[in-house]
Amino acid sequence: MQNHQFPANFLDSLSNEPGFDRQNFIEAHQKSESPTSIRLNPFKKAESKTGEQVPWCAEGWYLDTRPSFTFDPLFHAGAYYVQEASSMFIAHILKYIKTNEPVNVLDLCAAPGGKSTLLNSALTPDNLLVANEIIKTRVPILADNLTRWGTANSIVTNNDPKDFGGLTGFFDIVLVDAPCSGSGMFRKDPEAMDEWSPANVNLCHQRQERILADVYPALSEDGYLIYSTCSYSHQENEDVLDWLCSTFAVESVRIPINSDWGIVESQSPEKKAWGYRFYPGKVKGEGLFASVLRKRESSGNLSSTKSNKTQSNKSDKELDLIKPYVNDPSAYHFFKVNDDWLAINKQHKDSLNILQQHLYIKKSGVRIGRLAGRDVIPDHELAQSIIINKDAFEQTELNYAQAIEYLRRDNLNITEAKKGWSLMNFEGQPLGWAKLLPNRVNNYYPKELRILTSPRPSAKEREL
Ligand SMILES: C[S@@+](CC[C@H](N)C(=O)[O-])C[C@H]1O[C@@H](n2cnc3c(N)ncnc32)[C@H](O)[C@@H]1O
Repeated sequence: MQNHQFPANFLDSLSNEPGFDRQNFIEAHQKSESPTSIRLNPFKKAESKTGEQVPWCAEGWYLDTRPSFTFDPLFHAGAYYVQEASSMFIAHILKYIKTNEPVNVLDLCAAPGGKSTLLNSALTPDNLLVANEIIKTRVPILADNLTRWGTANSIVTNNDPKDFGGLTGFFDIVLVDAPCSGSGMFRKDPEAMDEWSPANVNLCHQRQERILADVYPALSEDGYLIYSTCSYSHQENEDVLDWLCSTFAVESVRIPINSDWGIVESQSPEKKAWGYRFYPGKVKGEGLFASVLRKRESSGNLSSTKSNKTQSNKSDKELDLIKPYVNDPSAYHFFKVNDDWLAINKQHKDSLNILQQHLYIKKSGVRIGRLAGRDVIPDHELAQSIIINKDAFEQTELNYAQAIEYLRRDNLNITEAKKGWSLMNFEGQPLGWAKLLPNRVNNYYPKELRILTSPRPSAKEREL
């Protein structure tokens, strides 16, 4: 925070916020750094961690130092996601609202995908996750992060919240991690202070209500709405809860918390709806507000036309070539988008058809690859997925230096007797594909994902 000061009126505007301790808050911003934390991918299990666990999330861990994640191949393999600890509270909420019944889950404001990968971690394949992002340029990072996570039960869309209005009652859990004035990120990203003003808080409040009103019809009766922001301002938090409770038939859900965690439980002034406030200095994490409401009114019926598309015999023959690349192919619905074959957990076939009628789908399930004659050209998504049948391919284990070369999309000096498509693995985790030819190796790591920067020289190297 060195060159930044809190914006005028900011601290005063928080003086009546539940649990706000001005001195403690100032000190946390001036004297302590944002802790670094990661959340492990339960489907990849590449890392086992010891050290300090994030108290409200079994897969969340604090790191003692901030390594260069760009130069960790396991980061690119999707073994973990770098996420600030307070945000992981959504995992704790899910423990109280998710039953064994399969659910459709919507993450409405999803990019870059921190909470989508978190939601996905808690969902077995019979649950569907739709991760939506309104801003087109932010969709690729969301899709890439879900590709790294590797599951076949998620769909990425690029829509305005109002486009979900027609999906009446489709979702059992809707997370609105709303765009906000961002004060909760001031310690981590002091530049955010330059954007803050009471007028912007007001604008955010209006936009938050609009987003919630737009998506509300898509929530099922008895479904759960999780509302979160990274703002401390009551206009964006408790006031929004009061507005929701007075506009719709919803009831507030209280989430048990451990008093040692330092989370402040608040209640909205009018409707007494529960909220959970995170202040740096009180918790080991950044600013967050989270709350849960349950819908207690009917949502009406979803109307949709069933698509009767059947695959031709030609496609059946292609499928016979594609299926061996996936473990347990009977668990998946295979379908084609242009020339590419994709697979989604088969429980979601009808949902996919319905969603296609309402939304712009940017990614669904796992892209397996395309056929060139009788050969398959495997897709990067398949390499990073947890559904791949690795035995169907050659596998090349890379050492650290080779893994970085591969991720830079450099020429690889690998002398291998094996030929053909090979998974390029680091510590057993696939990073992507290469094609082994008699006298060279073609690097198929996606160009747009390659590492562009150089590692920072170590202290020792700087001295030389
Ligand atoms: C707080 S961020 C989401 C962070 C994300 N949930 C995560 O955990 O990685 C809010 C997101 O809402 C999106 N957004 C901005 N305006 C919006 C609007 N009017 N409707 C819906 N989403 C919007 C932003 O592009 C941004 O990606």
